[in-house]
Amino acid sequence: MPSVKIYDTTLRDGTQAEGISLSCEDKIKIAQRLDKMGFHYIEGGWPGSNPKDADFFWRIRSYSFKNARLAAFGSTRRAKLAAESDDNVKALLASGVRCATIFGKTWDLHVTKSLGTTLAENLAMIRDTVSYLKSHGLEVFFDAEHFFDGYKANPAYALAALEAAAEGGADTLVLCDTNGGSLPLEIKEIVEVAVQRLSIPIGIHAHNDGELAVANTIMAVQSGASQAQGTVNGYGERCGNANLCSVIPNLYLKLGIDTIPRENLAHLVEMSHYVSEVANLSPDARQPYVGISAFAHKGGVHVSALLKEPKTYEHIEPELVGNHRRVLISELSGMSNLLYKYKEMNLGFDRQGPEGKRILAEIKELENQGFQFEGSEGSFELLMRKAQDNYTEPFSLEALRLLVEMKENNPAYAEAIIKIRVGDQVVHTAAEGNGPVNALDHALRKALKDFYPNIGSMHLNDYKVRVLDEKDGTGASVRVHIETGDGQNSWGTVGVSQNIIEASWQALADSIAYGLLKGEKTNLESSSEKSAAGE
Ligand SMILES: CC(=O)SCCNC(=O)CCNC(=O)[C@H](O)C(C)(C)COP(=O)(O)OP(=O)(O)OC[C@H]1O[C@@H](n2cnc3c(N)ncnc32)[C@H](O)[C@@H]1OP(=O)(O)O
Ligand SMILES: CC(=O)C(=O)O
Repeated sequence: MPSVKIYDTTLRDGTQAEGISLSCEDKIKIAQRLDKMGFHYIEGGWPGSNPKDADFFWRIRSYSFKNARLAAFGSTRRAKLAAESDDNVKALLASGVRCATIFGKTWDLHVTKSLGTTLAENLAMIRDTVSYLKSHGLEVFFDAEHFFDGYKANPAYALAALEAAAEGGADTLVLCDTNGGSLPLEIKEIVEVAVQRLSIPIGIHAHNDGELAVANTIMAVQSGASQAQGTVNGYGERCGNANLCSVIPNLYLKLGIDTIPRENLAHLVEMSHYVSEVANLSPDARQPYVGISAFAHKGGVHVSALLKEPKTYEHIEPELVGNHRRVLISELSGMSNLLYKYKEMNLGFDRQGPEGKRILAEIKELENQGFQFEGSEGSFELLMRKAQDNYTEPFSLEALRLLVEMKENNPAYAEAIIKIRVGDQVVHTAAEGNGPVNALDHALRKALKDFYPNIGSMHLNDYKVRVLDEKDGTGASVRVHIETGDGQNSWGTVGVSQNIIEASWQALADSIAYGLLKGEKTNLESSSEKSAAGE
């Protein structure tokens, strides 16, 4: 099987992304995770740039890596300065790594404008810096900055820059689409020229400004590149870098090209989410392969075919990359979406019977009123369960009254008084809160806590209100979405009304009812597991 080395630059180019700043501790955690994943190279940062990156290389010495080689990043020496006198080059050696990646100019425009030096001096800067680092026994990669733009402007000079790095002894020449604007066929043509011209390995480093970084990386590999640089989740300067969470499965699953150990492919989702968590960013739901929506099916036509043969609407089996199939419920659902959900919940369903048609019609009507069941799985499951003969409501509302008081220089105050029925008992209770929904939540929990002691483990994670028809001003219908959690799971519920309190009550009551139902299911499952184990 042909193979490609994966070179990760999340800790360097990834941190050049707007909104990302990793602490030294974060960088160490990510480096360990990437090593576990089997990446070949991890670029830890630019030690000549800042104390944090220098500290990272110092602290990482006490960790050992199973798979990856750590690389330090830097530039070629400054013009008219010997490599050994250049602070940035000295910092590369001081970092203690065995692999250095230096970037150098290959576009004549950059030499004259950015560096303000001569074309000949730039070639000497490249050659000297590589050979100096090689003389210290390092593996040296040359990142040929702006190589594709440079080649388009002045092919002879761009190739001369590669040759200077080769003469210095570079181990791999990495062609960079620094401005990220090249097209796949340009990449193919130019990589092929470099591969033919130079007898040392070629790599690719593509930016995503034309949204083609992954395509360009794959094209470069198909044209002879043997090292693919990129970042986890595509983080990087401006629009980002080639996303390794797409590059790796594309190489493996579409082209049969070996990268990380095959068995680690199934950890791709977990790794992607881990890195976004450490970077304090929400995972991108729509990210190919690893996003939660990557295998989420909504249209009834799709789900119908999928149930017959998953290949009809999935380009790969989701489990190959550690993802899973999801079916969404909405006004675009058909009977097949319901069938899938009933199976998922272990509920019986007669496709030909009247119940499915009635529920489907109800969902479509409720969505027309503004409900959204996608993301509100709690409300949807309750709707399905209520249609079953054996469903018993855990509680029902008999009446509720709210008082809100606002006085100058005092925080707003709210009190909820509710009458709740549980079986044949009626509980009448009151509670305060800092707002009406908070007071309602407290009153409901107070009323239910003696019947359902587990209610204390449920907490509100998020509460969102969306106005559905702005033109009606303060009289518009609103949709309330509540996200509730119990420390292990979280679930969404929804309510819609022209009255924000009523919409909030619907979402809140569903969130508690669904939490109680979930708790009941977990208890049932664990007692059946215990009895199966003979306990
Ligand atoms: C394509 C890439 O993504 S490369 C990586 C880019 N990443 C970063 O820039 C993040 C880290 N950078 C830094 O911390 C700082 O920019 C430093 C420490 C490297 C340099 O800081 P300063 O000395 O204050 O210079 P400043 O940032 O203003 O300008 C960059 C200098 O590097 C020079 N330079 C740029 N590329 C190269 C190169 N390949 N070889 C040598 N010098 C270079 C520029 O000509 C400029 O020099 P000048 O100050 O004489 O004009
Ligand atoms: C080296 C690098 O990050 C680039 O050229 O984009």
